[in-house]
Amino acid sequence: MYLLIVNPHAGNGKAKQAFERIQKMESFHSIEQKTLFTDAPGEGKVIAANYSGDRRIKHVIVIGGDGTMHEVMNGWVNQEVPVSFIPTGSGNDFARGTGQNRNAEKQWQKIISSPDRYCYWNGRVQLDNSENKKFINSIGVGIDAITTEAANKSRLKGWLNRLGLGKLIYLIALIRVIWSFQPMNIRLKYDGKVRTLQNVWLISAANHPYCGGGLKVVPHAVLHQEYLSILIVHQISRKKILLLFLLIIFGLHRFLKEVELFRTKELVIEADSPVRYQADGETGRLRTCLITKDQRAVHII
Ligand SMILES: Nc1ncnc2c1ncn2[C@@H]1O[C@H](COP(=O)(O)OP(=O)(O)OP(=O)(O)O)[C@@H](O)[C@H]1O
Repeated sequence: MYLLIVNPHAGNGKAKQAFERIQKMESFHSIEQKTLFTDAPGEGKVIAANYSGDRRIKHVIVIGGDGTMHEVMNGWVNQEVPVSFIPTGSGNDFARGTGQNRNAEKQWQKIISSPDRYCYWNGRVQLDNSENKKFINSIGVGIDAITTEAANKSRLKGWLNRLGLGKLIYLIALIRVIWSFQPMNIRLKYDGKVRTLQNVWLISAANHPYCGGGLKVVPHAVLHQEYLSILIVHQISRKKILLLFLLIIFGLHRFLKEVELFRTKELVIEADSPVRYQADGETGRLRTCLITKDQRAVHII
């Protein structure tokens, strides 16, 4: 049996519309399925956790945005069962990063008819409160987390989403927070090295290059079982950070001397005081964390 988890709210209603179109397809009626709708933030994880032990389920299909996929990946524990995705959110970075079809009907058809399965290795972060989370796209510490938090709280977000200008909210939020952001002092441990960095604006660890709705923020990132791709921005002036975000649009930020790119199997971040992070857009605070790849692959189509 297929378990369909649909976030009707994702993509400002796009997910709901896509599900309604899929429901009208002949192939929808040819399979055994159970469809559940998330009715609040966090529900995707709860549903996935509740159904993980159900042996009748042979395949999970998520219809929603990256936030919904993030929640389901964090709730679903049965690694034998594929977790497929019909990207109908506003950003759809996971679909870009994994090369999935962004046409809902085509993606549906592929999922239910193709025998192919691909392995995907999520990232994993262990926080200082011993909470353990998976991330499908990336985790960021610093200015991107503060921007995400400000964008999520903004009342403008709903308005802009309704006008189809949802991505603008991140630019507006960035311009708002950039003047008050306090760069961080961070200790990094990786590959047997310990580095103390001052004036750090951003540390991002990614499974693939895309973030923020199609921007190649971590341009050197590759899908890999063991390696995370890391981007660090430090020792940069407040004015130049605006230039950096402009250059990200064209993929040219990698040439700034304040941008460091490397790959590693695990990264420890230690901050002097609690700092904000975002994992696939879900925000929180941490003082220390260990970031790795999840060694158990998830099968996707
Ligand atoms: N019924 C609901 N009402 C309101 N929010 C919901 C509901 N169901 C889930 N959510 C929340 O909606 C949020 C946004 O969903 P999601 O990230 O999937 O879509 P999106 O933001 O449009 O897409 P993307 O992340 O790709 O930009 C998630 O954080 C999820 O917790």
